Amino acid sequence: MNENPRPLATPDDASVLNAGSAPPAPAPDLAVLRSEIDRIDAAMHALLIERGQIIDRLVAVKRARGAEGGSAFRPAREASMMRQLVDRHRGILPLDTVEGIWRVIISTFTYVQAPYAVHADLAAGEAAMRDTSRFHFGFTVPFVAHMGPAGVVAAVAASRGDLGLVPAFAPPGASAWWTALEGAHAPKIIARLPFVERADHPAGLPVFCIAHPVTDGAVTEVETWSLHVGGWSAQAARALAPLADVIAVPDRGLDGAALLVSIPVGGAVALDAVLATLRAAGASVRAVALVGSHARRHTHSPHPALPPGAAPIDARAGNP
Ligand SMILES: C=C(O[C@@H]1C=C(C(=O)O)C=C[C@H]1O)C(=O)O
Repeated sequence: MNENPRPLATPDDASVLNAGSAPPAPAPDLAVLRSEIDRIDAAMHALLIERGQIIDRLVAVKRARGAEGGSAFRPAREASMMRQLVDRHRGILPLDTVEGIWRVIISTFTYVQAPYAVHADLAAGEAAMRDTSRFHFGFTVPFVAHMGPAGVVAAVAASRGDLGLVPAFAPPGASAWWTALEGAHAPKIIARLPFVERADHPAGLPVFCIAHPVTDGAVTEVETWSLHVGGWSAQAARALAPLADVIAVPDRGLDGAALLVSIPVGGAVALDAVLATLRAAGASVRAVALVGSHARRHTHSPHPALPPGAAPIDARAGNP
């Protein structure tokens, strides 16, 4: 064990600023620092207990307002909490850790409000899907494994308030699972995880989270549309690629495809433009259905990219 870890002085420590002019302050002993850590741990624990009491009051208010049963998961609120967390984080604790701690806090308090299970499709890779599920929902929320997305959708549909996780890409041999979300009362896509994307995310498998339609707290920044097209071709796929995120799998019929198309609301490209592009590329659109929505994708970059040609911030400020 390392009994003498980090230097105790920080740059704003008086002993450093006065170096040379005054004798250095004696280093606090380890027992003192450990008692500081104990004080902080007890305070954090007390705050978590207090958070639980607030959640109790929140449940009472929701009941009084006649909130329906089912999952207490509020995708809009959670996406905004996670964005704020990432934006305010600083210090030596890795962002991955902070995000993981808060995912467990939020998911577990959601579970305490109204128990739910997470059903996950392991077909695209068991380890990555388990990591994603545990990272976002912790170990208290029950995890139920399925081989293929159809079982996940069926389990969510049959449940009161469970969540389902399905890869947000088409693994080899993928089926058009989203067509099962087309009915008015069928489950819907309500979130895309991770809420905060980055290249080296430790549980970064992109997944759609599905649940019974959310009536309170849905987020509609990106809409997900199920399209059935005829005359699907490489040309149609190429024409669509720059416009929207698309998952395409062969549909019934020789040249048919089922598409799941994600379109940011209020963005440069609306559904009409997607349909017109498909038609111009020789495809016919047979059916269109809204199968959910989620928060806009939030990408965290530790070193924000500069606009082309811009000088680094230090140089612009005239610093050496
Ligand atoms: C607290 C609520 O319910 C859930 C739990 C949350 C939490 O513990 O912070 C946040 C959002 C919800 O998914 C809420 O509705 O605000």
